[in-house]
Amino acid sequence: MSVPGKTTLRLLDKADKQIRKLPQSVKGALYDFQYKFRENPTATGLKFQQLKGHDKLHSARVNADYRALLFHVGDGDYILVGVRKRQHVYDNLDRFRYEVNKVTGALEIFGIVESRDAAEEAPQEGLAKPAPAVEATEPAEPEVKPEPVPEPAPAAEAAEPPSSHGAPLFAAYSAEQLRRLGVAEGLVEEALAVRGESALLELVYGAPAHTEEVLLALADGRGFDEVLEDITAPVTAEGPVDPADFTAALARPSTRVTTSDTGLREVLEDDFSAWKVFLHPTQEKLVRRTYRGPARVSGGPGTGKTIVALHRVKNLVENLPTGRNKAVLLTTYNTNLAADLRLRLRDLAGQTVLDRVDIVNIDSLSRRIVNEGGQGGHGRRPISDSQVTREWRGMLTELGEQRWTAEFLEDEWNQVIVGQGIRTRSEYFRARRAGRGQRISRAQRAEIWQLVERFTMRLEEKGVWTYRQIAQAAARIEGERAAKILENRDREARAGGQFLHRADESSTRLRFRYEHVVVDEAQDLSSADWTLLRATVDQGENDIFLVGDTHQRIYDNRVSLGALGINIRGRSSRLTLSYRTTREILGSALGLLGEEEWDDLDDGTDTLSGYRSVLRGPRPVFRGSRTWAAECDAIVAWAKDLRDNAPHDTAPSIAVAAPTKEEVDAVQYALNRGGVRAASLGREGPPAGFEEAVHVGTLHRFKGLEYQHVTIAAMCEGLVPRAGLERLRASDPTRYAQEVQKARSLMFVAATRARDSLTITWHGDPSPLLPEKAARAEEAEGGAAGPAGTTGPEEEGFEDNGLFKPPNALL
Ligand SMILES: Nc1ncnc2c1ncn2[C@@H]1O[C@H](COP(=O)(O)OP(=O)(O)OP(=O)(O)O)[C@@H](O)[C@H]1O
Repeated sequence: MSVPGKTTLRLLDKADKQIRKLPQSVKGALYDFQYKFRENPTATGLKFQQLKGHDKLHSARVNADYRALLFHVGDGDYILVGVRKRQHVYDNLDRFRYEVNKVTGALEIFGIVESRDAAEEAPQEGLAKPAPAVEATEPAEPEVKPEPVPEPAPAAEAAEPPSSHGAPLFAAYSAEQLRRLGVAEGLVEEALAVRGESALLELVYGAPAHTEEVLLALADGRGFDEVLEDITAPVTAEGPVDPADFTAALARPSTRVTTSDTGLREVLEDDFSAWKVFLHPTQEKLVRRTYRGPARVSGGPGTGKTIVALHRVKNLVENLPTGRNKAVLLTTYNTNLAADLRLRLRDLAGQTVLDRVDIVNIDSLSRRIVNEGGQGGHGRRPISDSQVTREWRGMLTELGEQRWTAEFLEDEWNQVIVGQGIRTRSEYFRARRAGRGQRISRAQRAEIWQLVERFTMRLEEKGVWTYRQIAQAAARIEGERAAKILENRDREARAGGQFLHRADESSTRLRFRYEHVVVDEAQDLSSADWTLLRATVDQGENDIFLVGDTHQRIYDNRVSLGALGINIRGRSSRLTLSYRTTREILGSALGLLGEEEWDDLDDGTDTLSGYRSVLRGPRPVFRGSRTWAAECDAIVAWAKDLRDNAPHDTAPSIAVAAPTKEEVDAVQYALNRGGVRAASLGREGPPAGFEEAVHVGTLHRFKGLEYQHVTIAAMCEGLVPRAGLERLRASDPTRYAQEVQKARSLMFVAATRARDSLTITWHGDPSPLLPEKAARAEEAEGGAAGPAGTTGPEEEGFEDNGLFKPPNALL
């Protein structure tokens, strides 16, 4: 790990929050300090010294008032574990511990981060005491360990919160069980004695991250076996653990320190850089692993799938042979998400890495390939999905065709015919229709084929084509190219010599377009898209890496990757720790998914089991109003309140999601009229200049975004799901079920955009997709869901009181 003669300085993850809160001037001094320290830790100005009574702990001078606390791992390796005021360097060091965790093998340093309350009181910028003008006036370094500050006397009985009474929280567990789960040895006894929520939160605040995850999961009611499997097993050390070998421990991904020596600098430069420098061990493994073929990472919202994809791209590029071509494709569904990926990758890896990556959304890639191949549809213009539906309806009306609905035919065409690249009637007769519900006979297939042919001719005559047709054309072009490459390779193997590669007309050597393909939001790509991607990269090591979550599928693309030549069997992993939402929001959002079953992109099922968060916040609010006008008023009041009460004049990020454009326009109008600056979210995000306004958009628009506060409005019966779907219930139950599932996914996506607070509102009767308990409890609170004319405060809501938390939650 350490290079002889070189000093490395990493940052302990738990010290990160404290450092971000330091006054700007101290951060500046720390910035200079880390350079100087790496250069020469013993330079006199740094006053580097071992703390009395602590073999591994040292202090060094950051500026006149502040000292860095440094843990010496061994050789030239150091970890910055805290920054303290000079006179407080020794405070509470009796709680300081370090150990190599016997289960995870991680080097864990804890008890050094000040308590939550102390951290909250950290000096704010501008309040810091000015540094003394003359260095020489600085008092001497603390030479001797001061007397330990006596523990504060326990608060009087009456002042204790009621939750701290009763049995210890983890009374049901033995010390041995906590150890097996990987709770830090030095905290096992303390954990077993802990009573009440605030004491637990205090304990986990400064605890190693793994101990925090385990204890909060147990407190959430997850069983021992579940925690062992979901939280501990993925980070368990692969080989034997030597508790005395700190250097080996530092090299393990389970040790939560900045992944690179420059991570500390990034934290100081950018307050939002945690995702760049602290990967969770399970994320880290996925970034570095070598796969023998296509691999898939799933996981609930906010678990860092995109972050893993970005780090993986960086890692793949860093392992490429030198060159100038764009050897890695990073693709996703939307244009705005592709633009966001570009910004983040540049931020993470810099321009040199970016230069080797083609970042483009999947539709643009198809169009590019089709244009390159000279098959640009002969000037045909792409049309949107809603235009396609209108075209189907128009054609069926003109034909007086009533045997099939426009929706069914459009879906059959998209999913089965275009999706599988079917080009002839006989191919269609043999086509696989898994998951399509309604069975159809051979005679019916013949009817459908005829209608589809008519429809494609109609589009051609109008000079338009759909994005799926473009994807299909691109997949064909790329497929032919791949076949040629393989054929050449085969001939070369038989005949020997490389010249055969040059057998095509252009005499340029034919290659696969990319070395590696990385896909974000994989759940929304169509079969044609996957066929195209398969053909852009050779089969082999690290060829395709995809991340996605089928619970968030909001377009109608259902695929079976195996059938499309992308075999992910045995190479699937799941992320389960949310970095975005609080556990309260997460619990309610899961309640929105109902009891549905979700696929895994490959004929199997996926679950969100183990999905969790260690972040906490207010419980989501569910609120009914009697009228739409009253609901809009309540939304305006909510937004004003958040804006007026934002700390330190910051503009909180606020968003309102609603089912259709009509409600979006109404909410935006109400906000603007109420004096709240609001803008609607377009395909490319908010309009320029409105980044800090309240963003209002249809549920679809929220994919991939993130806000502090979110309201999901108009969650009413008849709107969610659309009343028009009712007729499918009897005529096409499979499709009906798929549409309901999509409506749930849309709500789920919107709910999980919220970082800090979530509100769900409706007027009249609530959507039947809202958990029944929410609506019932709201009625009991005197809200508006009762019979018309009921008196009661319209804007009043209720807090879900943990309705959707696991039934055995201890807190
Ligand atoms: N290791 C990490 N350390 C700190 N923050 C992280 C980490 N991983 C992810 N995050 C943060 O969590 C948030 C969600 O990450 P990301 O967008 O990658 O999740 P996702 O799984 O792709 O979410 P979604 O499925 O909702 O699109 C982001 O703000 C990201 O910066």
